[in-house]
Amino acid sequence: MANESLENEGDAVSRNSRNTHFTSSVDLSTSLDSSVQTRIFKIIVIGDSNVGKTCLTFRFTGGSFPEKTEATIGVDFREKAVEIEGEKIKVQVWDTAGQERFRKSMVEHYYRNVHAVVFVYDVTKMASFQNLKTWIQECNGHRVSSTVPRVLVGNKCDLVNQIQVPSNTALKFADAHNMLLFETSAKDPKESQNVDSIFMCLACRLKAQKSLLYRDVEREDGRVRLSQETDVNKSNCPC
Ligand SMILES: Nc1nc2c(ncn2[C@@H]2O[C@H](COP(=O)(O)OP(=O)(O)OP(=O)(O)O)[C@@H](O)[C@H]2O)c(=O)[nH]1
Repeated sequence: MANESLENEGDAVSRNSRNTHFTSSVDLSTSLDSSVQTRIFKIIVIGDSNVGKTCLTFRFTGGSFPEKTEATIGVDFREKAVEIEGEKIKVQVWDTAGQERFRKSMVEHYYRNVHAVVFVYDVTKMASFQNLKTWIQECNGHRVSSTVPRVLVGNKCDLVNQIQVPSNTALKFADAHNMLLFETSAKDPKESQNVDSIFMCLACRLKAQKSLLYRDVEREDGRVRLSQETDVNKSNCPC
């Protein structure tokens, strides 16, 4: 895992998250091909334990809902190769632990050189929504620039009879924090495209930003070294 000091330039987000269409392909390989210049976007997923962070990242990277999950310890990485406007990009999703005891020593790593942040709450657990303030504080406390794109995800919408967090309450919160809101379900296969949209929307936004072209990938003493070149792309992303 390579972490280099790259700064993002983000801009304000707007609400237009649904009905977006992207082409993508699954690629779980984590190797880097030194002959190919590939941009890598690091996206972290944070929120209370049990809100469904692991399931959402599985749905996006593997296209399925895991039968059984266990509490994440530290961090899990998943990757998906996607194509946006003809450019191949690696979306690297960091699925972080929600339980304090499993995340303590890793927190610095989560936030280091992050390109975008996904905050998740469980629509059937008001406490997980109320705790978002704490997650945002933690994120801000780790010097994550306010220009780094952030989105809010209300998960478990399939549990329609148990919903505790009304959409308009979540929408107000998202607006107040300049985030897009996605309400979805990692479990419901019909929501699969909406889950993809969360990450693809961020990838589109990041593609439109500069300073993220990784090149000259070299392996030195078993470690991957990355350098950076400025690139300004215009994206047609509807977000
Ligand atoms: N009904 C329903 N259950 C879900 C959904 N997403 C996740 N779950 C369930 O919620 C539980 C927790 O899911 P995880 O993805 O492991 O939660 P997490 O946020 O990664 O938890 P930590 O690793 O402890 O931080 C599991 O039993 C999942 O099956 C969903 O969209 N709908």
